[in-house]
Amino acid sequence: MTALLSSDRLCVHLGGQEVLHDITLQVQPGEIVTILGPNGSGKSTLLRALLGIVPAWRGQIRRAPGLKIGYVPQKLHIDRTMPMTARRFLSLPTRQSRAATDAMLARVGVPEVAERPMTGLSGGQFQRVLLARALLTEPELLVLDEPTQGLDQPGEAAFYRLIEEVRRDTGAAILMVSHDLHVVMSASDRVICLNGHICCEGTPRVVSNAPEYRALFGLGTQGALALYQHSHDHDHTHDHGHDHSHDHSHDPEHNHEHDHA
Ligand SMILES: Nc1ncnc2c1ncn2[C@@H]1O[C@H](COP(=O)(O)OP(=O)(O)OP(=O)(O)O)[C@@H](O)[C@H]1O
Repeated sequence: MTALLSSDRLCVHLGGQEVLHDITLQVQPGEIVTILGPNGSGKSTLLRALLGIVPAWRGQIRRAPGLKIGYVPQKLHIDRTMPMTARRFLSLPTRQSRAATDAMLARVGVPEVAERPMTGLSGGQFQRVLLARALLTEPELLVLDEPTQGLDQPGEAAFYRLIEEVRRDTGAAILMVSHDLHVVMSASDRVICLNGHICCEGTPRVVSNAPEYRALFGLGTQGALALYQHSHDHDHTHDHGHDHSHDHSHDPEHNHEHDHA
């Protein structure tokens, strides 16, 4: 399978420091990949480098030709002096029809906010509107930087369920960043544990048992992870069709163990 997005030995320097070292990864069509790591481990920088916002110091990044990416950044500043409704926000920068914005707000579960000012939305509503805006571009790859920031745990769980629905309905791959250890595991096919370099990667089960991961996050997380661990005894649809066969050619459980923690 051809990767939508990949990096090969990517290094990034910021402010004279090496922030990312030798990052080699791939995102395959229809995959949900989560980058997990402590504060300052380079998660946002990695997304920004993969998107071409931050330059690579060394190494290569490849995107599939014509790849459509929907990006939800970690922070989005809304000018409080310029009230803007959710509908208007969804029409920036590309104008959208009323029908399209209504349908998308309903799709992400907040049909009631169309005429409300963005500055008056709750954290969960705001995140869903950001997701709606990214989805309006019909991305093949959705890139989310800490999409559940500020949400309570039920809100987080609901958001990740929505992400799984988006993948199921559109076939989009999802690359997201989190420093949460809990709910995010349940929604991911693959987790990449980052601390300036890739410490370990694999299915949530593999990563949560990896010594590199445990060294970063401590042993006490295991109970919480077990609670939320996603059952992978079923198949996901990884393409736009309805064939539920799961291509495990990229399954890191079989071929992606890293040993340079
Ligand atoms: N523009 C910049 N100039 C210099 N250093 C930077 C710049 N942006 C980020 N850094 C540094 O790069 C490192 C990684 O930052 P990054 O924001 O990617 O981490 P993160 O894992 O996303 O953190 P968090 O979980 O806190 O959001 C940090 O040490 C940060 O201080």
